[in-house]
Amino acid sequence: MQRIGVIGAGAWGTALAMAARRAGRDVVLWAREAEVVTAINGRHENTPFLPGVPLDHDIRATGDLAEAAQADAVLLVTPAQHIRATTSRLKPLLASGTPVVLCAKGIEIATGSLMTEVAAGELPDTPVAVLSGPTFAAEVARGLPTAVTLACRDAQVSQRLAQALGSLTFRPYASDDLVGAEIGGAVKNVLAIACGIVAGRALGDNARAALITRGLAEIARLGQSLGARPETFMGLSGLGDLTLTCGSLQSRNMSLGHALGQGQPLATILAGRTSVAEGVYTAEAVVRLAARCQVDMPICQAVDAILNHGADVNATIQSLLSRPLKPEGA
Ligand SMILES: NC(=O)c1ccc[n+]([C@@H]2O[C@H](COP(=O)([O-])OP(=O)(O)OC[C@H]3O[C@@H](n4cnc5c(N)ncnc54)[C@H](O)[C@@H]3O)[C@@H](O)[C@H]2O)c1
Ligand SMILES: O=P(O)(O)OC[C@H](O)CO
Repeated sequence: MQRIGVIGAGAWGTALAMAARRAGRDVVLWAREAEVVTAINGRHENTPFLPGVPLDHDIRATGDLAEAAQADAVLLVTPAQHIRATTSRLKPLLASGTPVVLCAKGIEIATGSLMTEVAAGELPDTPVAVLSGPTFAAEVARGLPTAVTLACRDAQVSQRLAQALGSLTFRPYASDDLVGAEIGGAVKNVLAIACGIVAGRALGDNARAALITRGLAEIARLGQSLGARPETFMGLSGLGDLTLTCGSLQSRNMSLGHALGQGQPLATILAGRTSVAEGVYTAEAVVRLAARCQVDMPICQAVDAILNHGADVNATIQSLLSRPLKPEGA
């Protein structure tokens, strides 16, 4: 797998392009915006989405999806709510058997589909993998040590992808639990908003640690109801990503929650941002999925109530604190 096509030149697609270059691959990066193509090819920086990070001069940005699709493997890195449209455009351009790595972290609101379900619908004969884990894009782009879960049903494809992307500072750990990897990556964004709210209300690190712990139980309950393995949630795409995202205002989701906790209206927060906070869209999808799976996810339900139903932050926190106590594992 020498040629890697990266579809989506936001912070994460740009960072993965850098990781693939460090692994010695030839990289073509598709950007939706002409100004991103110009900035990357001309100034070797993705100024709109990853400013201040010098990029490898051999990364070729393009606005031509067909050019990026002519690869030995494709990394799909557009935001979750746009994955279906992007895969639909990609379908006629992909050579048969080209593996597609799903790198978005979210659940499709319109259908409640996981990213692998969207890919199965749009690219039925394509081998897919899920890449997820504790990965702030700026740190990956700068070559700081990072480890990820690379989940794929086909062990050979998984090994080839790990060899294609792995380097001293980017370590893909193989898994075959795609659902577990996806649920961890998607739900942690909702929980990060909750942790941001707790931090914004200055409720303390004890409260945030309790929220992370009870949130991990929610992730595991939902994931196992969908067939995921419990041990996946103790791995990089579960505990690893949850603790990263719930512990740093580098997280767009945590920083959005922090602003909510400080009393800023959601519309005001979103208006001031160009980057995506996937938890804003995933919260509703998680609550719907949990209802279908008959899984109790009070923290995610609380975030959805605040984001989408006008619930008061203080009243919601009080309501969570008033819930009956359960045994530790429940
Ligand atoms: N940024 C990170 O640190 C990071 C790390 C791991 C995973 N991810 C995930 O990667 C995915 C992409 O996020 P990001 O951080 O790279 O994005 P970003 O916030 O850096 O940029 C937003 C991206 O959304 C794209 N976009 C906006 N409207 C669109 C539309 N209508 N159709 C198609 N694309 C559209 C833009 O072109 C841009 O590429 C998300 O699911 C995110 O959770 C992000
Ligand atoms: O900035 P966030 O909250 O989207 O988090 C980025 C990555 O998903 C962290 O693993």
